[in-house]
Parts: sequence; structure tokens; C-alpha cells
Amino acid sequence: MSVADLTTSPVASTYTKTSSRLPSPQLSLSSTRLSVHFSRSPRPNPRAQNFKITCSVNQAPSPVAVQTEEAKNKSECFGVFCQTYDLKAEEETKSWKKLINVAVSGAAGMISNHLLFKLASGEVFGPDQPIALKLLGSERSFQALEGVAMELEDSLYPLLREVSIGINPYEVFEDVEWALLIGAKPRGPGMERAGLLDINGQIFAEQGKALNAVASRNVKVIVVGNPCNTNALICLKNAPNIPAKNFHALTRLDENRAKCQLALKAGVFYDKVSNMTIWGNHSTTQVPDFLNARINGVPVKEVIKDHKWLEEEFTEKVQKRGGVLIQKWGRSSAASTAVSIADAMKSLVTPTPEGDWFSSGVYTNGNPYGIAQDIVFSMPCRSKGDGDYELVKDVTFDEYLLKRIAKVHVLCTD
Ligand SMILES: NC(=O)C1=CN([C@@H]2O[C@H](COP(=O)(O)OP(=O)(O)OC[C@H]3O[C@@H](n4cnc5c(N)ncnc54)[C@H](OP(=O)(O)O)[C@@H]3O)[C@@H](O)[C@H]2O)C=CC1
Ligand SMILES: O=C([O-])CC(=O)C(=O)O
Repeated sequence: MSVADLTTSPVASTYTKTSSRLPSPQLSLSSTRLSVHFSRSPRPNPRAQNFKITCSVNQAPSPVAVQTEEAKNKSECFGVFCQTYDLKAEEETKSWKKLINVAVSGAAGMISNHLLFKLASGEVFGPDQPIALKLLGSERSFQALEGVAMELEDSLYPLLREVSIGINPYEVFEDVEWALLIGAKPRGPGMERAGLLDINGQIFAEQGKALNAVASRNVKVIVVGNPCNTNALICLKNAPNIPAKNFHALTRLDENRAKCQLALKAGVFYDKVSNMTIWGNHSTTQVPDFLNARINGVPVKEVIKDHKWLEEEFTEKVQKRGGVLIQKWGRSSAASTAVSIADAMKSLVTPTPEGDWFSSGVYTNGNPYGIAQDIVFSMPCRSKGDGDYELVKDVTFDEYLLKRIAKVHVLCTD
């Protein structure tokens, strides 16, 4: 299966949004109840599709199928989330912001098991931002999702106002303002991330269509499932009604890894490293940019005089860190990935510190660096804290950096 197979025009216009609506929880500020919805509206199993369907990977679930299955939807509140109380009666919650809807796919997986608790704690959106978590799983993971919801319940997070569980992205993504697309097969030892495309690409075509049909029109999408740059491109191509700019491929983990290695070499704490760009793909061809990065505000090359180390050992260490970790753990990084997803979100919802920037895999149209149009490529970004970002203009290039970027660039457009 090629990328082109998965990025042809969507058929979401035939989907009737209202026809599949569940009786979703209505949260009013005056009176609300915490609720966990369990919705089992079936969807075609994407993994099964990979084997059974070879020519119709771009089909959205037909409206007829959605309506027929609607009767089977199950929706019920769960334990403590069924309590009803008056939010306005509570002094503390009166000043809270409007509830924000966040969808997480692969919610029963390793990364989500760390991330969900960070989101519910208020770490990402702040202490006055109530949150609804919409967890997407599959038939196979449904019981595990229930377990996740139970653990969220038992954590007593004041900001966590709703938890819903489903296996149909057309339901789970309804009106979401953030979609964290994690659910996808991880690689094992000895594999390249690109080797996952045949298995995972279809998931992101389907989820792009679902987002296009039912999500908030300004939804911010962070694609984590590998190969994440290609999957992000597949996803955005299947969601033409959502700005392409809103789609991100997670390269924040690479940025964090690069900062750690530079700090280690320079003998400083890692918060002294700034302006760290990862150019390109979340893959072994990525380019960690030590030319523009700074330590204590000073260019890295002035602090670390061993330029051979920067070009060779440092670069390779960052590029291959994920694979080395798999060799050690027997599975891919989960906790540090969850941290980096939270970091990536925080970077979009808080203003970027003056003079600094962060890396994200974003859509290249209109980029000022000469990177090919119409791909997803990690580049330096700044945000005003409104969820949006702009590309940083004042970066410098030397021959080494240009050559390295050109190499990824060729690979990206292959
Ligand atoms: N961009 C980045 O920086 C990083 C990306 N990753 C990627 O994130 C993804 C998720 O990783 P992680 O949470 O550790 O993985 P887990 O195996 O713990 O969970 C992945 C979830 O994905 C869903 N899934 C969908 N299709 C498949 C499939 N064919 N095989 C297995 N699971 C499938 C499953 O949930 P369900 O049954 O509910 O659908 C599963 O629970 C992987 O693709 C991994 O490579 C990992 C680290 C860093
Ligand atoms: O290496 C992997 O497959 C998981 C991953 O993306 C990472 O840890 O960077």
C-alpha cells in the first residue's frame, strides 16, 4: 500500500453527522454530572481491513451502516462519574474556563497510560481548565479501556469532568478540540518506523475522515503513531475541511532527547538548552540542528568545541535513540513520549518564551526554508499560546545543515 492510496479525496460528505449522534453528555455550568459513557457502536476493525480489503481503504463507514449500528450503542454513566452536583454552587469552579474536549486514540496503550493522567491533572491546560477525555479503542481493547476509566475515577482529579469510551471514531471525535492520535502498532527490535506504514497508514486515513466529519472545525491534531510524519500527512489529506496547519507529527521527543545530550556534553542542566530544532522526519534521517541551538543563550558550537562529536556522535545518538531504547526495554518508549506529547501541547497553549522556539512536524506549504511543499516536516515553530503557531524565520544555515536537510528532504518526498 502506498501513501498515495491513502491520501485520495475523502468521501466524508456522504456522512450524516446527526444520524450517528449518541445522547452525548451535556455539561452545563449550573448543573452537571460526571459521567463515563461506554459506547460500543462498532466500526470496521482497521486491522482486519488491512487483511481483508485491498482496494477500498478510502471508504468512510457508510451512513446506512452507521445508522443501523446506532441501535446497538450503549451509553451509561459509571460509578463516581454519575454523581450530579451544581458547579455554580462551588466557589472554586465559578472562574473555570469552558470544558475542553480531548480525544485520545490507542487509549489503552502504553503511551496513553502515562499521558491521560497528565492531562487529567491539569498539567497541560492549567488549573482552571476542566477537561473531557474521549477515549478511542477497539473491540479488542474495550475491557482495558474500562480499566483505564476506572483508574481515572480512582484518581479523583477535580478537573476531569467527563470520560467517555468508544470504538467508533465518528462518535469519539465528535466536537473534539484536540485529537491525540496515538493508537497504532509500535515497531519491535530491528524494524524501521517506515515499516509500519502498511499496517498503520489505514488507521490515519479512517481517523482523518472521522475528524473531518465530526470534530471541531479548529481541532488541533497531534499524530504520534508511527511513521508519524507520513501518518499526519495521510490524516490531513483525509480531512480537507480542517486547516492542514492544525496537524502535527510529534517530533518533540526528538527535541527533548537532543537537549538532553547537549546538556550532558556541556555539563549543564538541560533547561539551559534552547532553540533546538529537529528538521525532517521522526526517523533515523532526522537532523538535530546544533547550529541554531543555544546553551545559556550562547551558540552550541561556541560552548561545545568538539564539532566532530556534534556532527557524528550527537546526531546519531538522537537519530537512533528510539531504536536503542527498544533494544533495552523490548518495547518502545512510552513515558518519555507521553511527557513529550504534554510538552508539545503546552507549547501550543502557552506563549513561547521570547527568542526561543520548539520543533513540530507540520505542513510545509508556505514555509520560508525552501522545503518541498505538501509534506509534513519538522521545523522550528513559535506560538502565541492560542493553539496556533508560526514558523520561525530567523534561523541560519551552513553547508553541513543544508546538506543534511536536503538528504531528509529527498527521503520525505520519495
Ligand atoms: N512520534 C513519537 O515520538 C513516538 C511514536 N510512538 C508510536 O506510538 C504508537 C503507540 O505506541 P504505544 O502506545 O507504545 O503502543 P501500544 O502497543 O502500547 O498501544 C498501541 C495501541 O494502538 C492500537 N492499535 C491499532 N492498531 C494496532 C495494531 N495493528 N497492532 C497493535 N496495536 C494497534 C491498540 O489499541 P486498540 O486495540 O484500542 O486500537 C494498542 O493498544 C506506535 O506506533 C509507536 O511506534 C512511540 C513512541 C514515540
Ligand atoms: O522508536 C520507536 O519506534 C518509538 C519511537 O518513535 C521513539 O521512541 O522515538
